[in-house]
Amino acid sequence: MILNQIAREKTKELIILKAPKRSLYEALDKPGISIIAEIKRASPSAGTILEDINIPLRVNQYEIGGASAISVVTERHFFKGNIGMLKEAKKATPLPVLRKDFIIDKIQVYESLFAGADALLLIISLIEEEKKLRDLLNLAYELGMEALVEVHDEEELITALKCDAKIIGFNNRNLKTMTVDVNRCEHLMSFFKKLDPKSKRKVVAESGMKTKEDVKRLKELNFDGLLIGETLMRSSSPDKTIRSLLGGE
Ligand SMILES: O=P(O)(O)OC[C@@H](O)[C@@H](O)c1c[nH]c2ccccc12
Repeated sequence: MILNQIAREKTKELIILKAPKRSLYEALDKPGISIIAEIKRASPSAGTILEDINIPLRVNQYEIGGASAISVVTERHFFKGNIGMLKEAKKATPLPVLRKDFIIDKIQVYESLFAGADALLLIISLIEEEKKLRDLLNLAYELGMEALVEVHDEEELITALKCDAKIIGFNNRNLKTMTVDVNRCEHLMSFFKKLDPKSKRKVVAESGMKTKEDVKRLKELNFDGLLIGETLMRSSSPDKTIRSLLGGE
């Protein structure tokens, strides 16, 4: 009977929704550098990258290659994403799933939870007010999720530390100009080490990483994780690409 089938499907969805969250922090806590592999259809700087994606297959390839977590860009108008992509990714993997969008309101935090996100992105240059960042961060924690707090300059980094962000992303891309400066991460890391020398926080480098030399350099700077999108989306064998970025063949 169709109603029985519907009920079975619903039960599966609810199990995922109500299950304890998978920890991005823990995924970044293991020895060596962790890769957060991203699913991104398009971006304002790159245009369309890959429109037709088999999400379960790609997530699987990311996993086989050795990714520690999955990021899904769900923004609709500029990145051609949608929240359904996140649900699909979550069903296809045991890894933590990060929702990458432009979150400015509490309702989007609930929306992320309902889609199955384990963590969400909070961009300081977008949120601007410290109190608002705190509120969004606290709501995510209350609901059992984690947050990757994205900064791109010293001032934003200070705000992230004041709000006690546990996972901080240094974005090489300036979202106001869309330009990438791969030295930004390096620069912010040296500032961070002075501000918080015995840090338990996890630090992730974001954007513009292409080669294993890039990965090696960031590993030497003590980054816990790297968020890589375009390079993996343009690869027809992302599993091999991840493996080679991590230094294997
Ligand atoms: O595709 P790249 O250059 O590897 O970058 C990935 C990720 O850092 C980038 O997609 C990103 C960083 N911050 C964002 C905020 C919203 C959307 C996307 C992003």
